[in-house]
Amino acid sequence: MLKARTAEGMSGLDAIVSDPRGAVIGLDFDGTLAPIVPDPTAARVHPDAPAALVELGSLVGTVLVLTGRPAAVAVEYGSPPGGPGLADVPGLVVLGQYGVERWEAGEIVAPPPPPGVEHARAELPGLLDRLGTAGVRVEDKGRALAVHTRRAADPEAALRALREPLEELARAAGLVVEPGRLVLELRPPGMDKGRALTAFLAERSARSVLYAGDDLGDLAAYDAVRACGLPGVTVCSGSTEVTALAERADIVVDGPDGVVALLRDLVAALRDR
Ligand SMILES: O=P(O)(O)OC[C@H]1O[C@H](O[C@H]2O[C@H](CO)[C@@H](O)[C@H](O)[C@H]2O)[C@H](O)[C@@H](O)[C@@H]1O
Repeated sequence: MLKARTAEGMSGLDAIVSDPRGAVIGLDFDGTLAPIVPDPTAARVHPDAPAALVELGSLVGTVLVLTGRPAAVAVEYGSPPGGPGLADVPGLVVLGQYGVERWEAGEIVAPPPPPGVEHARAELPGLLDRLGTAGVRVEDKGRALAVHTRRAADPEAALRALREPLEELARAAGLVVEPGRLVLELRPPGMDKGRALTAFLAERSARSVLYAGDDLGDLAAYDAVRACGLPGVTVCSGSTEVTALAERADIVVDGPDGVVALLRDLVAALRDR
């Protein structure tokens, strides 16, 4: 059953259900649509998420995936063999790399990577060697570099040890550090999920919004939901790793399983109206 624990969340849900064509349903990928796994290249969409999103996409204004992943990677990891996959969701838009890249109808629009990424890419292996960070892995995303500690012997300690040196490297390269679930990403400044969502809501002349996320980078999107002046619902895909979202969200569900259940409840409510 569709229910929020706040009055703002309830009025957001009411607005979505009474006028679904005006709604933007925004979802983060890792930790929200895809369960967290130790190897970032092994992440795949929850097996039941695409089918729920295909249905939802035919009922609401737009389904939006807003992710730190490159947009093409989110579509690939969201498309299991035999389908359906994210690419089958009617009207889907994927904003990747925190909103810098856009995938729509199979086409990608993306500016060239900023020059600082090349500098950081060259410096990073030496820096990690000097710090002796066994088990730390770098994910090269083209326009950003994600330094993952999940597979280190002590992931939290590795994250703490890396923070300052990576901040220094980011400063020297004209980049910023984006912290996340056992990851520190060196990425270009000037864009975040809040700015991306705000611009997208304006572009679509949205009349309501729901945004679901699990990680620190999603807090900016929560801010955007509240600042946009539309009826809006924030959903936390809950985990023990990050608690900051659960403290603020209108709805807290249990990880990607809970997100899929919520999407199904939303589809059912829209079909019943
Ligand atoms: O905005 P998102 O879709 O949530 O992407 C954020 C980052 O997620 C990925 O890392 C996280 O998921 C991995 C796979 O489950 C996990 O191993 C890692 O510990 C998590 O931090 C991804 O690898 C990054 O590129 C994304 O920016």
